[in-house]
Amino acid sequence: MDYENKLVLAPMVRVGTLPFRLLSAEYGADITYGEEIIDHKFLKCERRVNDFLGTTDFVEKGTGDVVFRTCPEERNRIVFQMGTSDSVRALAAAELVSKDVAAIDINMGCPKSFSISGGMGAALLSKPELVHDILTTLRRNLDGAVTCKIRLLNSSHNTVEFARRIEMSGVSALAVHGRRIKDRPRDPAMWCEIADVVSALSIPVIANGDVFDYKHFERIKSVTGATSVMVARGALWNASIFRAEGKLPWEDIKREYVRKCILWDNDVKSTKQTLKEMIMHYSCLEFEEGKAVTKSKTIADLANFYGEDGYYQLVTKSR
Ligand SMILES: Cc1cc2nc3c(=O)[nH]c(=O)nc-3n(C[C@H](O)[C@H](O)[C@H](O)COP(=O)(O)O)c2cc1C
Repeated sequence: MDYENKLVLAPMVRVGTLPFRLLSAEYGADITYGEEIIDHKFLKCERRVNDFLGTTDFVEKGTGDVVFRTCPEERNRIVFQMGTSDSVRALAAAELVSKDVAAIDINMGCPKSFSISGGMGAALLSKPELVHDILTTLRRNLDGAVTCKIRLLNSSHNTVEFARRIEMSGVSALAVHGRRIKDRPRDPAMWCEIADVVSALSIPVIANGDVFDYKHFERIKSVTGATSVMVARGALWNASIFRAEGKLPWEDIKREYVRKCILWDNDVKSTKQTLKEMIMHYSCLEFEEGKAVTKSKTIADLANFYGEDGYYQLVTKSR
């Protein structure tokens, strides 16, 4: 996979499922990350070809839940992001999916307590030997690209040292979220500390943090020197951020998202969560739309609320 000069959809739990990834790609995202999936959970899944939808599904044995769904259209740009704290488990999980995706990424930035307490996410920032073990194990045993996504460490010097060690493990690219573990999303991303990493490494660096408009892509590239840019909230709030011609109205994007969720039979919990995140940004969950989304139990309920009954009937009858 080529990581030079790319616009990248960031990994986002509950948001980054197939419909949102396809939507972002339609508007211009070159690389689209899936939501983080924990290795333990993925190892309970089996790969199934879904002929009705034309997708490849990874289904949890026992519950029947679709944990990861992809399709051939996104094969060359989809990055499967994993949460792990162990190289053997990481490899076993990656081997299940590696033929269906363009790259495997390890999350080393999640500051949530469930990640840290499991030794995953940002806990890996203080375990360079383990990080080296995980990344070299994946690199040696997989054909596709292996990457990781980090946060800033407690000083720029330490981030650069850590990033250098990651580079030595042979990864294809490194995404750097310009915040420290203790920072909140409202704290400004420190682009200048991403710049320090870019100047110390030879592999492509993907700069991440506080890109909310198309013109910010060029701005963060010129401040950091990074070749590629990753965007999370800016895309969640309006996936057409990737359009060079400018954003489309949010209401239109939301409707298109709902239609794609119908088409790809997206999990209702993820669909609701993504819609709620959008609504919270533009409005309030206490208003009519927020309440209707909250009380929806199925994709059919959401289709009904958004006036997409006809489309829902058309799609489901043809399956
Ligand atoms: C709803 C949401 C879910 C996220 N889930 C993940 C995730 O699964 N894996 C990950 O590495 N980062 C995750 N992040 C962090 C983003 O990928 C990104 O690093 C962070 O939001 C900073 O980018 P931004 O300023 O463009 O939002 C998530 C962020 C948001 C807003």
